[in-house]
Amino acid sequence: MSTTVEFARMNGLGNKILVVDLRGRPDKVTPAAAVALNADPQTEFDQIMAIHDPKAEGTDAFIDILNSDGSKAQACGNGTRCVVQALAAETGRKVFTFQTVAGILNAVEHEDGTISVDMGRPVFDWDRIPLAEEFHDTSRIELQIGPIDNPVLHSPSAMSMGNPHAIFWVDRDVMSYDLARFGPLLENHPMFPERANITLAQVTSPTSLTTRTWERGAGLTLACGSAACSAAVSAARTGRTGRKVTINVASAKPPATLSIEWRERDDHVIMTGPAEWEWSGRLDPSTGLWSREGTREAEAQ
Ligand SMILES: N[C@H](CCC[C@H](N)C(=O)O)C(=O)O
Repeated sequence: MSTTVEFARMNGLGNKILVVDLRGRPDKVTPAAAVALNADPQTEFDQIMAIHDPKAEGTDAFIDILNSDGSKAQACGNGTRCVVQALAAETGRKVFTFQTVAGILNAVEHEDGTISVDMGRPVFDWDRIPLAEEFHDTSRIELQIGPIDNPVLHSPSAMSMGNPHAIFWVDRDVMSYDLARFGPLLENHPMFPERANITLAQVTSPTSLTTRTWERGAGLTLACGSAACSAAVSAARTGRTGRKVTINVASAKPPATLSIEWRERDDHVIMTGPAEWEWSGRLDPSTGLWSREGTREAEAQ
C-alpha cells in the first residue's frame, strides 16, 4: 500500500476543503495529519472530506469529515458539494449517494455546474441537538452573551442538521459583530455538550437571509453550508421567511449565495450552490506530509 493518496484542494464559497481519496484502503486521515495539514498555510483548511469505499448497499462512498482541529464533524454541506464535483469530474456521473456518520446524503450535479445536496431532515429535539437543558421549544432557547441587561446576542434558534447549530438573529450587519470574540465562548458554552456551530443571521426579505458563521472545530470560516441550511430552516420555523430562501454568505469570497429549500412534502433540506477545484496533490493520511501533483516529495520524506 502506497504511503500517499491523492487529494484535491477545493472550496465551497470559500469554505476551505481538502478532498482526500482513501478508496481501496483500510486506513483513515488521522487527527494528527489534519492538524499538521492545517498548520501549513498552503494546505490550511476548514474541513477534510475523506472518501472511503462504500459501507452500505446503494451508496457510492462513505465520507469521513474532519475539522481543522482534528475533531470529527457529522455534516458538511460545502464539502459535500466539493466531493460531488470531484467524483463527477472523475466518472462523468451526475448523481451520487453518500453515507456519513449522520446518515445518507443524495446529491446531483446540474447542467450549469451547480450542485444540490439533500441534507436530510432537521432535528429539533433538545436532547438530539444536543443541548444540556430540556427545552420544549428549541426555536428560541435561553442563552445570551454580553451585559445581562443589554445582551449583544441572545435567544438563538437551536437545531441539528446532522451537526449542532445555534442561529442568533440580528438586525444589523452580521459583519459588525465581533464573532471572533464571541464565537469561541458560544461554541464551547455549557449549553452545548458536543459544542456547536454558531451563526449570525439577518433576515433581509421574506426570501433572503445574510449569514456569518463561527464553526465548531474550525473557527471563523468564509462559509458554512450546514449553517446556511440551519439558518434557512430556523427562519421558516420561526415565521421569519418562507421555506425557500437565498442565503447571502457574508464572508464568502467572492460574494456568493446558496439556495436552500426546506421541502414541505418530505421535510428534507435541499442546498444548492457551487464548488471549485483549486489544485491537486498527494498526501500521507497518517502524517499529513504532502506534495503537489507531479512531485514525489511526500513519498521521499
Ligand atoms: N463547513 C461545513 C460545516 C462543518 C461543520 C463542522 N464545523 C462541525 O459541525 O463540527 C459545511 O459547509 O456545512
